[in-house]
Amino acid sequence: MPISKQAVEELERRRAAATLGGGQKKIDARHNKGLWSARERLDALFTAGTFQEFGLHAQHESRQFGMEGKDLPGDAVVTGVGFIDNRPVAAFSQDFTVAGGSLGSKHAEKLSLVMDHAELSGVPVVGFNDSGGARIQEGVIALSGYGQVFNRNVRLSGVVPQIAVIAGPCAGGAAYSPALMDFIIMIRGGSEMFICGPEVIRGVTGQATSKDEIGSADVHASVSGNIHFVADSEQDAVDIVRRLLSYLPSNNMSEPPHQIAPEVDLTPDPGIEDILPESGKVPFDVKDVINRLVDPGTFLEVQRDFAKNMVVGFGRIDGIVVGFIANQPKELAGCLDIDASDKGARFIRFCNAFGIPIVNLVDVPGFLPGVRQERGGIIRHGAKMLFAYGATTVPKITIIMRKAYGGAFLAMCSRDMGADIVLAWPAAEIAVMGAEGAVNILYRGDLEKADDRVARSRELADEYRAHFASPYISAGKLFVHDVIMPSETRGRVSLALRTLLSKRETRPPKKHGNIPL
Ligand SMILES: CC(C)(COP(=O)(O)OP(=O)(O)OC[C@H]1O[C@@H](n2cnc3c(N)ncnc32)[C@H](O)[C@@H]1OP(=O)(O)O)[C@@H](O)C(=O)NCCC(=O)NCCSC(=O)CC(=O)O
Repeated sequence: MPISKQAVEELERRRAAATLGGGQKKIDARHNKGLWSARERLDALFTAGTFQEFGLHAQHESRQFGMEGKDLPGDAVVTGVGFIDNRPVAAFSQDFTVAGGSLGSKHAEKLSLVMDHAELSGVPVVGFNDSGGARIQEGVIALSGYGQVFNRNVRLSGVVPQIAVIAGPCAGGAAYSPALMDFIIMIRGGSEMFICGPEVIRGVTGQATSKDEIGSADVHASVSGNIHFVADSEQDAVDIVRRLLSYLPSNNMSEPPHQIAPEVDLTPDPGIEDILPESGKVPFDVKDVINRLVDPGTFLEVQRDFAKNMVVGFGRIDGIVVGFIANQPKELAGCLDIDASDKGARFIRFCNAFGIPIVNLVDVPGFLPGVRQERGGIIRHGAKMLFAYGATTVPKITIIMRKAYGGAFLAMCSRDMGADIVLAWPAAEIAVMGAEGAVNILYRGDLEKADDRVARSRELADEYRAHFASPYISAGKLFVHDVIMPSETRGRVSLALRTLLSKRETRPPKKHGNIPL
């Protein structure tokens, strides 16, 4: 039976009305502020025509506080599944033009529905957050909605990648859904995220502050470490999501999207040696090293502005997706501190959850000394790095570039902590501590008696380096698989990755370990 003209018109009318959300006027007002609508965000994210919407006609059931008869199209959120680069991805986009994107019971149900779909079909979730929080008129029902969403965020963690974009207000309890996801991208200028706003802070503590001071993209990127990327615009945020997804498998049972080059390119790259200063004490930028190891332009740094002494990010080597964990000699001499340990450990665990091999670049003089570090719990935080590596079963390749001292070296994945292959450069110093520190302890008496203390100290330090810190000592004891020229590194890592992609490692069954938090 043909569909009646009336039925067709009704469908078209309902679709058109629901698709406009809070109406053209409100959308225009957003455009005037440089903000996109919820649907424009999804249009930019997905390949045109591939987005299947779930719940376009959803309506709230609230009957109190004047809500009876109020039309809230889609209950303030657009949800569904579409394709990005030929891969399915589930998404939601909160619609600020409808009741400020606030979360009511149907809104939460829509989020739950799309997340359940993502879990069952093993596809990543991307969520645009732009909301005034729990819908005040729905009270505890809205609160329960958050509970349903948080619970699913946790359930999906380690099963499918979850990416949050903060594209507007995201305050109070609402901030905890993104916080439970894997990566957070915040749009500079157009977004804010905090638990208690300035008014509440002033009321409770008397402290005067501003939204910018506690909740801007830049503060979260560089001070709190809550987020992973800052986007300069709506388009930039979408581009970051798409780029990030290009390194990630759809779920924990799929391989990462490697595009393995058929031939290993073993051509040496002498340019990498030019990066290294002659003196081991002069800093260099480890990102210059990473950029020479990866296929050109493929390094995507994560948390660039937080704990800069640790560099983490994704890249491709001969098309193979890898995660880099690198000490940064030009920040705090590459020491591990509380923030760097938190940042590194979380990234290691993400890579492990999704089968992404890890390349560690080591130049670490130790844990950062200091009262703030000790009282702040560097023991607990540094232990996260050890725990993360020790529990990780993906392929791990460690390159010792220069210093690899003491416990900090173990926390950067020594052979004993689970590295499958350890390669050292000729200038590597692998030791229980630095040479100068060691001779001060071992030869205190000798140095006190010396006519030229500085010269004697240097002589003893050179001797210590040659006898205890040389990479050949560690290579002789099999702590290092091979000593290689820096120029050979890319080819050797590519070879190592190819031999390790089939790695399978099982552990004794347990509910889960107890990582120090
Ligand atoms: C998000 C805002 C900063 C945005 O300010 P703007 O000036 O841009 O916009 P606005 O105030 O005109 O809001 C746009 C429309 O959204 C509605 N609106 C906003 N937030 C709402 C909410 N939480 N529940 C119901 N409606 C809400 C407004 O009434 C308005 O409706 P109309 O268009 O009809 O006039 C502000 O709206 C705000 O402070 N909202 C309340 C935030 C909040 O306290 N949330 C906590 C809820 S409790 C919670 O979430 C639990 C927890 O924190 O743990």
